[in-house]
Amino acid sequence: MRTAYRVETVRTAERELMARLPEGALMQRAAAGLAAACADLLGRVYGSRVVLLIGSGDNGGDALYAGARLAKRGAGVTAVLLNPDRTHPGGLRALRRVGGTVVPPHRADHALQRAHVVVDGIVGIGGKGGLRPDAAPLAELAAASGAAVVAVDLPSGIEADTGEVRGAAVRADLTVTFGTHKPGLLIDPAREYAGSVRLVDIGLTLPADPDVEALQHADVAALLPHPAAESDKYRRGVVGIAAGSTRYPGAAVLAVSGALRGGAGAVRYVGPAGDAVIARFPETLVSDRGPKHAGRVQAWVVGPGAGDDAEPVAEVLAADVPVLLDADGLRLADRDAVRARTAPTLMTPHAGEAAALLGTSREEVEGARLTAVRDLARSYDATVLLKGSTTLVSGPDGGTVRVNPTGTAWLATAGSGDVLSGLSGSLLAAGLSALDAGSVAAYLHGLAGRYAADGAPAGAHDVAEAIPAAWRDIRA
Ligand SMILES: NC(=O)C1=CN([C@@H]2O[C@H](COP(=O)(O)OP(=O)(O)OC[C@H]3O[C@@H](n4cnc5c(N)ncnc54)[C@H](O)[C@@H]3O)[C@@H](O)[C@H]2O)[C@@H](O)CC1
Ligand SMILES: [K+]
Repeated sequence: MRTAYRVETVRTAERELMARLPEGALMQRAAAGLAAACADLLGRVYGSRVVLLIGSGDNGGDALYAGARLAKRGAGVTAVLLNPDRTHPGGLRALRRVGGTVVPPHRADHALQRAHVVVDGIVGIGGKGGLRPDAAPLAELAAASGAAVVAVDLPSGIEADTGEVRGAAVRADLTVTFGTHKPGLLIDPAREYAGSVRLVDIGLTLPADPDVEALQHADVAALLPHPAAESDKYRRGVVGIAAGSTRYPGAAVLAVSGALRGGAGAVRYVGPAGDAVIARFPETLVSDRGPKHAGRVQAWVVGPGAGDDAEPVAEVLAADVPVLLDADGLRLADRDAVRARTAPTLMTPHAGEAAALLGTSREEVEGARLTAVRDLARSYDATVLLKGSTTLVSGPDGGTVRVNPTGTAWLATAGSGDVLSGLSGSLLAAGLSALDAGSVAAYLHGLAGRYAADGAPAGAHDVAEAIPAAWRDIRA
């Protein structure tokens, strides 16, 4: 599991640790890790040129001490001081002692153009809002320089706790972060500014529940349903799919295609697209009567391509089994009916659908994904999976939010969400909690999307067909 903690928690853990260590020890650990990462990037330190962008806090201190370590190994190191009077004094002394030079911001351009590596120590977890006007031009010069940009702790200008980017920010190729990931390093749009992320252990003791976590292969492997010897289809779970319409029969087919690969023992389809479903997947149990009249079902998926009929949505919400609401199902679901449910509800909107439910704009949701997913989960007292560049899954209780690490831009293709809804519903029927079902489905779906695309465009049905390969790889 990859975990991330918000700034307040990091600060508390740092204070506790600092009280037990000699002064400055923590910063030396950070600087040593940072210098090692820069050295790896440079390949050969001796004779290389490094430029440090230095703000007025400890983030700048880390960069200065790391710069001193590189200078000791023969790098030419130049520090650009944004605020010479408020620069970390110990760090500056250390750099000067080993021959590092210092320039003001208006003379940074020349040094930056010749740099191999630029180290962004403008601001770390002490920052708020985008870069200030004096710092923003340095970020632009760093980007234009062609040098590799290494961010200290996080790219300056991003919001560490939320992943929002509210103004100018540094774009890094590598971020060297200390003690723990910060939520912003895992969530778009900020994640894109971080480049690849290297975590340096500085010995922090952190609480058991992170703010954000990302499942890894081993976590998903442990959660995947596994049929026991005595399993029959009911024990493995029957998933009901109420989706598709005469206008959109394909949505039903795709939702069923996802459900068949999600571990449920059987897939029951109800709705007007039964012929299309049976033609493609003869193993489906099909009925054209409403969900109320369907046989035994352990979880329902309602909504993909379903049109304007609110009746199946209301029927499904009245059932005492887990329910997944997607697409039209989200629009047609009565919020009070969702809130009144005792069995789990999983909602799977994309940003546009989430915006409509929250009464805000798509841009606002995309810019503040963590806030949006938490708000929606709280408002519906349900688990919410917010699809998109970084898919997030939040329970209703404000606990740890899962971020999916396997997403790919190739998944932004018509019908891909229908496959995800069927897959998630199947995992719900197999007995996973809403949080696990959503995050395991997103993980498998993302991996399947990568396999299906393999560098070229792929359709949603290709993604569904690649799910078994993703499943096998995770299990391997
Ligand atoms: N506290 C600790 O024990 C450790 C802290 N470390 C480093 O210290 C950092 C935190 O240091 P600080 O608390 O001094 O804070 P920062 O260095 O992150 O930032 C504070 C300074 O940045 C300025 N600033 C704030 N917002 C800004 C903006 N939008 N644009 C430009 N400047 C802005 C402020 O005026 C302030 O002087 C961490 O990110 C990490 O790099 C590491 O050395 C590890 C140990
Ligand atoms: K930084």
